[in-house]
Amino acid sequence: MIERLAVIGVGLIGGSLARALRREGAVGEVVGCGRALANLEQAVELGVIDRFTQRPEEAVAGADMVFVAVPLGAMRGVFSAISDRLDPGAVVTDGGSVKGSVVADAMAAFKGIPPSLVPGHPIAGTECSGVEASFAELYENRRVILTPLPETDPDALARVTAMWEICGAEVTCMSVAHHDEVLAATSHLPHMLAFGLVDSLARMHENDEIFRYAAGGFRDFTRIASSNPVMWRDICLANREALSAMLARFGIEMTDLAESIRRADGDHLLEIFERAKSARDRYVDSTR
Ligand SMILES: NC(=O)C1=CN([C@@H]2O[C@H](COP(=O)(O)OP(=O)(O)OC[C@H]3O[C@@H](n4cnc5c(N)ncnc54)[C@H](O)[C@@H]3O)[C@@H](O)[C@H]2O)C=CC1
Ligand SMILES: O=C(O)C(=O)Cc1ccc(O)cc1
Repeated sequence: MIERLAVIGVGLIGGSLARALRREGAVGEVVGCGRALANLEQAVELGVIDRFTQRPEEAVAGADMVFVAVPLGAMRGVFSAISDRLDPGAVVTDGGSVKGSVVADAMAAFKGIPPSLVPGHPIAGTECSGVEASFAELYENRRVILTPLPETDPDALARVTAMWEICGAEVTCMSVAHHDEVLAATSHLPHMLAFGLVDSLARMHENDEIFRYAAGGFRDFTRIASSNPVMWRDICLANREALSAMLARFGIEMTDLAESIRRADGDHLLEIFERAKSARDRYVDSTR
């Protein structure tokens, strides 16, 4: 049971956590914090938070759990604001999509890694932003990755694990570096492909006429290109090493595919498509 939860960044991710914990009766009071007044007022109206402040240092007063769910570029500023204002028993965790940058931001702001810090990442989301887009079921049967550090207090880790399990999530722990490599492949690369494809088609055909002839496959493939541009700029900058390596590797694969098409190598194309189809079918089966 959390007595007072401070949610810094009451958007899709922070709002959904607050909603899920409230639904389960697992939290006493929820204090929201953000920059956009209208979003915070809406969060109170929707019953996602009890009250709000626009100052992170005020939001964490008396909180036993602090969840930071702002874009990655805003993490360091938030950590700096709260660094000497946390209650002695408070646990701090986050939902940022890249963990190396969050840990570096925390190191800089807290001047070392505080034992109460449990970096985390729910592998769940949508292309929509803001509290309006949040919903209590977001984390049900989804994974949450935690990347505890040698300094992390086991009790803080246990409290964050329990919090996510109450929301219906399955918690896995891994290293910061492994997290950032894996997510570069499974999340950041696909977002780059969707953004890149839509932008390139839109620029090729300026009046958007081409999109009229798009089928379901185009819509499925490009849903994530509607995601928040600021959030994705921050993810790219925060994970640029792993993502650059992934993009370079993927570029080679695309060149190979293009070459096979150019030289009409049907056997090689079939080999690629059959391997891809069976990998995706296995993946979909494993998520049923
Ligand atoms: N959208 C998604 O599907 C997922 C996002 N994430 C991560 O979760 C974090 C939050 O993302 P969303 O909830 O989607 O974004 P969002 O845009 O819905 O919410 C972010 C909130 O943070 C507030 N904010 C921005 N700068 C701030 C600052 N300096 N101080 C206080 N509040 C500030 C904004 O006003 C906004 O309400 C990001 O770090 C993102 O990488 C993680 C998993 C999935
Ligand atoms: O909209 C989708 O399908 C996503 O993939 C959402 C998402 C975005 C960022 C993350 O770090 C995790 C999940």
